[in-house]
Amino acid sequence: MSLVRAVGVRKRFGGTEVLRGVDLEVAQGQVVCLLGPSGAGKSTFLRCVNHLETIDEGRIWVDGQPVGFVERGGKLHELRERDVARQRRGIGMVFQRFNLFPHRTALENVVEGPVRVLGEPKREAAGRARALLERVGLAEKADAYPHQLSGGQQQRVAIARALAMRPKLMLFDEPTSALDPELVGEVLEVMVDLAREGMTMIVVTHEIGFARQVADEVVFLVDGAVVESGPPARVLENPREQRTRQFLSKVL
Ligand SMILES: Nc1ncnc2c1ncn2[C@@H]1O[C@H](COP(=O)(O)OP(=O)(O)OP(=O)(O)O)[C@@H](O)[C@H]1O
Repeated sequence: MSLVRAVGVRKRFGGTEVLRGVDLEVAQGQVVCLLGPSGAGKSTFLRCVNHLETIDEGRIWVDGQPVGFVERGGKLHELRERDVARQRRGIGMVFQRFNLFPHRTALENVVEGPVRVLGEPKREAAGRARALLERVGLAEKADAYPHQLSGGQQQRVAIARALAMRPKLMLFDEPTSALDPELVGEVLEVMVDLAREGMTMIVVTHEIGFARQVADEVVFLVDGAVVESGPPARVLENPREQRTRQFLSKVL
């Protein structure tokens, strides 16, 4: 079953159309890597899936629910803010810049969502948060503040924080682009583990090696449209489209 299905997604900013009819499908447990040149619309697409942008045309469903809408009596009604928050809860997002709360420790960053949003008892949430920090290799850093952590460690806290909300879908928007090269591997390792555990993921990345190793499908977005998609072994080794070949020749 598809966990994410996008059909004919169009998005304009002012007079410029940055998504021009994007179709995309992600099955439960699959990893899809979204590749393409700067300005292609990759972040915008992720933001549309996660309610951070509204789309002008087309539709996105996550877990059978139309994003931003509720189906009642065979008709779609726009969601109220409260219900948007509920729909978003099932989606974890990790950004290029880790976006941690600067005055809270790693543990407090991870505990915050489950306590405040999910209403979990503090003690239970703290126990789970410690386990999640351990899972991303940061058990020793629970009491450190973001400024005391490296970029790679901060990003791993951000991943733990997203996982604490028990998401059924994880969106990654260039999670390693802001990191020093020697810290990229430790974040990718956590993402590889997540993929192996069966997490459904859409990953915007320029890490072709990650896409080759982990993706079930690679989708190339150029100028707001999908130009080519398929299994990494085929698309990365033997691209059919000239625009895909051009892009790959620059990043490989
Ligand atoms: N809030 C906004 N207002 C106006 N234009 C925007 C906005 N957000 C994005 N854009 C424009 O939409 C286009 C697509 O941007 P987007 O960030 O989605 O591309 P991208 O493929 O993720 O690029 P990159 O790899 O550089 O992050 C760009 O031309 C960008 O300038």
